[in-house]
Amino acid sequence: MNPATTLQSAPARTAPAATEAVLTVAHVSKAFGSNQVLRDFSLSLNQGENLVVLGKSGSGKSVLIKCIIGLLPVDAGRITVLGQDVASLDHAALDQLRAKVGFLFQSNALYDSMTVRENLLFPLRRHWLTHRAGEENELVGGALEDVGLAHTADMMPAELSGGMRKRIALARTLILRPQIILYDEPTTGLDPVTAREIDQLILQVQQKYNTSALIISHDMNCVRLTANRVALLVEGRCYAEGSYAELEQRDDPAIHEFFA
Ligand SMILES: Nc1ncnc2c1ncn2[C@@H]1O[C@H](COP(=O)(O)OP(=O)(O)OP(=O)(O)O)[C@@H](O)[C@H]1O
Repeated sequence: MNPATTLQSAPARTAPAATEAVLTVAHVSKAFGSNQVLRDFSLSLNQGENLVVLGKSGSGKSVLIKCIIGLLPVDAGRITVLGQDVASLDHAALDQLRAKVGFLFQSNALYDSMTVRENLLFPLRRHWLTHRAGEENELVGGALEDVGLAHTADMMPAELSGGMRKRIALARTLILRPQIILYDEPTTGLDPVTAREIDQLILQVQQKYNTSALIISHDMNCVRLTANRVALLVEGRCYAEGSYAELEQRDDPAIHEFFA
């Protein structure tokens, strides 16, 4: 089933009007021993926008995401998510913040021994968001409808294709109604047709829920189709930022090689 048939009208690629930052990374540095991965890296994600961070393999994109969600401490600089300084949060506060920030893992991280329904209920229970059975069914049904897979609630992950697993993982993120979604290489490992369906879904989620998204990708079709803005991570720094079209036209060879 094509998700484009379930949520009507694919959104236009126009940048949202609001410019309030929901996430800021200010002058962040992070090293592992002598491997300086992030160097004075700065970036901000605005309300309602899809911002893609583009970087070569090993450039530090995953490290950046881990710093944002507080899984890795930064050496210097400051990360603020929804107005909260991540480094200052204790375990409980970080957990509460993570309920507002959806994270779509590259691996999808579904529990293979649980049905789709149980996978979707897991984050609600994990964050102590208890509901009556009827409400739970409604939430699961709604999240599955959002991703075009309403019929899969009783299926096991092993029965699903790679694209379907990705969409179920997104539904599990959506069930908490996150204000920000972090997508880690959402189209990696998918065939081109399925990858474009996931791109459409990312756009549809942005339009329907007005979520802000930080998307890590090196799939240039995904970047072109989903990004309102693109930031290039080169040698640990935010080397350049702009729309896909703006960056594509730059003469700078360090930028051009991404678009070649
Ligand atoms: N926990 C860690 N301990 C030591 N080094 C690490 C750790 N995590 C990441 N690194 C190093 O940080 C650098 C950046 O890794 P990262 O996984 O962020 O790259 P990436 O841009 O996400 O790459 P890819 O696109 O291939 O996934 C690499 O040199 C990696 O070896």
